[in-house]
Amino acid sequence: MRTAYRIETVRAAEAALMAKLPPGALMDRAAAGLAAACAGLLGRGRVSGARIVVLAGSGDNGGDALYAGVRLARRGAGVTVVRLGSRVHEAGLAALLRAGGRVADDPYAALARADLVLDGITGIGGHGGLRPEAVPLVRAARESGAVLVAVDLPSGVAADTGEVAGEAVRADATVTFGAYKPGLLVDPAREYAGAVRLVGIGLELPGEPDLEALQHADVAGLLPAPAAESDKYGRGVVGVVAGSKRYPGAAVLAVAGALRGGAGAVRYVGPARDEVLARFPETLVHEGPPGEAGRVQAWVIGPGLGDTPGLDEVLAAEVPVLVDADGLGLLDPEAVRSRPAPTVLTPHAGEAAQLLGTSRERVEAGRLAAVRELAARFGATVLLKGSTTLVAAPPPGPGAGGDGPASGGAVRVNPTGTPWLATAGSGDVLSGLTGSLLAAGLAPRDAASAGAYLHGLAARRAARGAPVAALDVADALPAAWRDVAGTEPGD
Ligand SMILES: NC(=O)C1=CN([C@@H]2O[C@H](COP(=O)(O)OP(=O)(O)OC[C@H]3O[C@@H](n4cnc5c(N)ncnc54)[C@H](OP(=O)(O)O)[C@@H]3O)[C@@H](O)[C@H]2O)[C@@H](O)CC1
Ligand SMILES: Nc1ncnc2c1ncn2[C@@H]1O[C@H](COP(=O)(O)OP(=O)(O)O)[C@@H](O)[C@H]1O
Ligand SMILES: [K+]
Repeated sequence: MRTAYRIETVRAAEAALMAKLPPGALMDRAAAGLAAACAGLLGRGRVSGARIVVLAGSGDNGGDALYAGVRLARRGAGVTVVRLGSRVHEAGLAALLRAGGRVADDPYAALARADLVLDGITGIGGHGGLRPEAVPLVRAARESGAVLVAVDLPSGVAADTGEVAGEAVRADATVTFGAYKPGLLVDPAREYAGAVRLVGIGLELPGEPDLEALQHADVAGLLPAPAAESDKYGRGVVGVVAGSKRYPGAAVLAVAGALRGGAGAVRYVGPARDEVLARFPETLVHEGPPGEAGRVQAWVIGPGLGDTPGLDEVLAAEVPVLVDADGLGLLDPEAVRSRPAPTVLTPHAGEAAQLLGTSRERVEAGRLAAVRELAARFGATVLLKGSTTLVAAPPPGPGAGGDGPASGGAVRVNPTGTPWLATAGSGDVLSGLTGSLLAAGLAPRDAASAGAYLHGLAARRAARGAPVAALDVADALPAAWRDVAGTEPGD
């Protein structure tokens, strides 16, 4: 599990640790890790003679960069400092000058020649985007061809939210200290961070992070596996209400996802029965209303549905329900909040914007805030699709909607996504897959995050650097599952 903590928590852990250590010890640890990472980026034997520019802001972020500069200068690098801001970390600057570094006479000339630039303008103490005086320098650093390394965070991005207001550093790599910050894992800020490396400095952090990203082992622990005595009903039946005369394909894709999600059977309800059976003869089909379809352990409703009725009936069921796509447009928050069983909503940014009464751009710019707000408003687990898919559980409240601890628990960010997934119908596969995991008995937050994880991995496997269609993603799900679960085709 990769975890991220917001500034307030990092600062509290830092204060507790600093009280036990001699002054400067933490900055020293940070600078040592940063210098080692820079040496690695420069390449073996390339530190001596390397031209390094330190962009030093007025706080401790600049201090870290200056002390890393000291270590690199001692190894023979030529280190030049460009001061930004009203102050500079005086002790760090003095140490660098003693180690042979110097202050740039012509910052632009220094940047043009640089092999590596350290962005020590702001870290967790920064507010808003880059200040105007920093913008041309950061652009010159970007255009110089030097490796641009952000110290703790790319300056100009918001650590807690991943928002980017105005200009920010676009780094090749970020070396962050003590803990990942949410902004390093959530877009748009994540895009600015490049490859992120965590340097441990000994912080003791609370058990519950603000954000977490599952990894293979975590997902492997969640996936259902049939026992020797399992039967299809024991493994769970997922009901899929999807498709319409106009969009029969959405039903086929949702069923394709559901068949690969671990439930023992998939029941399809809707007008695309022929299309579904033609492709997946193993599907149980039903043409009447969902309430008469027979027992299911979870429902998926929405993909390609148009205004086909059925939502009220499905929401009244005492089993988990996943609502996607067209189903979301018809949702009443109170009807969801008062459900007797959990609900999972899977909007993309446009649908989330409609549900929140805001614009798509605002949702994209503030994804963490949007997913938390939706989970609280609907008392539902919300999977916000997009370039860094997020899953938030609802805060505890009346009804059975919540499965997370107080405040809904950590938001999960999916690390496996790929832009190749931005193809029509791939969301339908995800909703079927996640619904199937719900039917197999996973808790809503686990079903949604394991679903997103497998879906992203399947897309990567299917794409391997070339365009994919949604059915390719569904077809690659078993291979993704094997990857994660560590099982072999013969198992
Ligand atoms: N936490 C930890 O465990 C450890 C933390 N460590 C390090 O400390 C860093 C935090 O240091 P910090 O608190 O001094 O804040 P920091 O990010 O340097 O910014 C401060 C100053 O920047 C300015 N400023 C603000 N906005 C700005 C803008 N948009 N554009 C330009 N300037 C702007 C503003 O000053 P002003 O110019 O307004 O006077 C503000 O006071 C942290 O990220 C990590 O690197 C490690 O050493 C070890 C362990
Ligand atoms: N830029 C991106 N990077 C990674 N994943 C993306 C990106 N854009 C879209 N996706 C993923 O692609 C899928 C698209 O789903 P959706 O928008 O519902 O499409 P559709 O309705 O056509 O099925 C989602 O899983 C989403 O997370
Ligand atoms: K920085």
